Amino acid sequence: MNDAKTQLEAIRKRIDEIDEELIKLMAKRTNFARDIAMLKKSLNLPINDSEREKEVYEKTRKLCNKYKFDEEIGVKIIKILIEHNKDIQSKYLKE
Ligand SMILES: O=C(O)C(=O)C[C@]1(C(=O)O)C=C[C@@H](O)C=C1
Repeated sequence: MNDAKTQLEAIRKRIDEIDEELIKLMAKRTNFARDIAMLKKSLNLPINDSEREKEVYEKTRKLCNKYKFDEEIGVKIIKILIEHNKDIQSKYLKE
């Protein structure tokens, strides 16, 4: 019993470490939003770039297959990050 408990605790510790890496990477990805907003403004480009989003989703699906991760879940997560990125960009440009 104690061995199973020890193993569960070890897995949870590893999950905690991975969750921290995930948050760190999502923050890194999101931190580009303001720079992108400024560059798009100087290039007179709209915040929304559907062609680029299509590329991102296609790349996401390929990576999900490569790493045997549920494609639909992967796309949902990336969609949240993209929408968040656009929110930050539009709020920044309104400042
Ligand atoms: O690459 C861009 O143009 C971005 O603004 C980044 C990003 C993304 O989060 O991947 C967000 C919004 C765009 O519609 C396309 C992609």
